[in-house]
Amino acid sequence: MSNNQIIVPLDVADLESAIALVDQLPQVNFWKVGLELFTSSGPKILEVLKSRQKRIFLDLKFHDIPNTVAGACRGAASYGVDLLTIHATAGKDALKAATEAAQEGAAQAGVKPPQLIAITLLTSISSRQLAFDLKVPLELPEYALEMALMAQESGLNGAVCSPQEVAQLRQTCENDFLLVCPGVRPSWADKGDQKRSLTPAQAIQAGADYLVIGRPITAAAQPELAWNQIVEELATVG
Ligand SMILES: O=C(O)c1cc(=O)[nH]c(=O)n1[C@@H]1O[C@H](COP(=O)(O)O)[C@@H](O)[C@H]1O
Repeated sequence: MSNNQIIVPLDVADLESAIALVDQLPQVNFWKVGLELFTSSGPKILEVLKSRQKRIFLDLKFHDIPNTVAGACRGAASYGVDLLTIHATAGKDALKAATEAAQEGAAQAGVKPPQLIAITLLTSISSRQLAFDLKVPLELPEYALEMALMAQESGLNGAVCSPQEVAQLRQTCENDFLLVCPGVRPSWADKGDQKRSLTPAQAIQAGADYLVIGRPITAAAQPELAWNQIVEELATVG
């Protein structure tokens, strides 16, 4: 387990707050830029992170028709980011179009292509909500697995799943399929809106390649201390 497997989201409202967080936690090497920050501040933060040699997960969770997601992925890939997200529920045609467009966008910009990963089912959704609100007739683990398999068949590099499904996805999708787990909560942290969590050590043991851990670190009274506690917990995992 390496500290580089922990991705911390910059879920803040503006560029200044994002830079302050990056400055406060110099030990973090992999940052996530998501909808809140990108919508308010655009791509400037990506330049800031690159100038500090940080890795970047651009989590814009695209979900649209094939032509539109392709255009968005072409643009996003031109920034030279490491990871990029799309919802698996956009469907096979959109996933394939997105994969090709991400490669094209990166090639045109002369940067390394991002690893395109699919959201299987948001970690804020419970089994009950999947059945009763979203009207999906499959059991939740089976549904998440089906979404991951569709992403793999469509040529994506990996999937985002909750730690509770990662062991099954790892077993079925094998080792070269990247598995990224948000919804990770140390035993001492609040779950908040996350419904399917496990601890950092449990998630890594179950087969996650990367953990996305936000508020337990960023909303802690002492973020550096919270980071250190998580790193110590993970050091116990072989
Ligand atoms: O794609 C993601 O990163 C993501 C997918 C998902 O299913 N659930 C999920 O929580 N996330 C993101 O992971 C982060 C979790 O943050 P915390 O709940 O604060 O640890 C947020 O930035 C979410 O946008």
